[in-house]
Amino acid sequence: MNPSPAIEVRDLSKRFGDVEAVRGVSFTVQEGEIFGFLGPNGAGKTTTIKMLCTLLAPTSGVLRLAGFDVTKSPDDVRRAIGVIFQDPSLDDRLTAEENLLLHAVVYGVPRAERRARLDEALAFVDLADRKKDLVRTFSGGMKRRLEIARGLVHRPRVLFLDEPTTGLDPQTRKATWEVLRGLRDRNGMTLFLTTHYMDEAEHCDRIAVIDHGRIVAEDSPEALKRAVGKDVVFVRTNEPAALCDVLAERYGLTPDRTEEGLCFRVEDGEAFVVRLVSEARVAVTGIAVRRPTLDDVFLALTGRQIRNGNGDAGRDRMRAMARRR
Ligand SMILES: Nc1ncnc2c1ncn2[C@@H]1O[C@H](COP(=O)(O)OP(=O)(O)OP(=O)(O)O)[C@@H](O)[C@H]1O
Repeated sequence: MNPSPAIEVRDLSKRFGDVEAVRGVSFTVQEGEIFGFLGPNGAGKTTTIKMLCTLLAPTSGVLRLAGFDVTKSPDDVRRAIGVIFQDPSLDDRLTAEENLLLHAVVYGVPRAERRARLDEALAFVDLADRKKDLVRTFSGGMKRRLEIARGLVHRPRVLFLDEPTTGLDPQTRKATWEVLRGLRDRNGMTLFLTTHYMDEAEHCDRIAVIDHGRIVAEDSPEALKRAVGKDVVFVRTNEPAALCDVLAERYGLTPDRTEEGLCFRVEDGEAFVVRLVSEARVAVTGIAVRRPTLDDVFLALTGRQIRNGNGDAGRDRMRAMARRR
């Protein structure tokens, strides 16, 4: 039994001159959790991760990783963590096996164990049969899997992943997630990751949202969505001005005009639209109701869409949903 949490952060702050990048952040990640760290650009995610990984000294606060104090025992912390950053750092003039071997040597994996560790890590990401191939012959997805394998060679207890699936096609993203879930389910590894894909954030056991250097929410995806509460309703009509008046006067709602029609949020959207259609003397040509998504949670908490690209993806999903309905 190891009673210490995988990550413990208390009142963590980081200042760069006048910029307060991280302002009194606290959270705990338990062993074996997949923890998502989300926030808009410039929110303080990278700064926090760098402090957790011993790459940046905190201005103040307490940071414990696998039971070790990050500032007092950085070497123990480095041995306990694996880090997979966004920028590819494989040497593509070497083979898959050579890349991993280099890492094993740097991390002091005993010589007698190296071969077995390499084979285990490569098998885990399904690259065992490519171990003798040069990395430059690998696809983007294979390189990403190899980076994950490399992060596993020294058997870290906590793996940090900065946007592990950015730039990968949907199929490869799915395969990468299967590998990540396998690490948690089979090895009990703790994963701490950032992502800009809200559908992927759904895979996390818990999520912390950081904005302007502060944690603004921390809970499971389900609980966060419940907290946003209201359903999102889209109503199409050929008389939008008249319907706007009805919604405002009768129900106290201020709808937004969107490409999908008038949009507003209400509790129990389905019951509401039944009432609306029977009560409003305005012809309604289409209706869509959807439960809050993590995109809505993010928007409600930070006032921003997580990233423009993702906002478009969210809108596309909504359009598809509206079309289906
Ligand atoms: N070395 C530095 N010197 C000065 N300011 C910095 C430095 N590093 C980060 N900052 C500032 O700290 C704030 C937080 O930056 P950080 O990189 O942690 O955000 P982020 O949430 O990771 O953003 P992104 O999603 O864009 O990567 C920003 O205002 C950034 O400009």
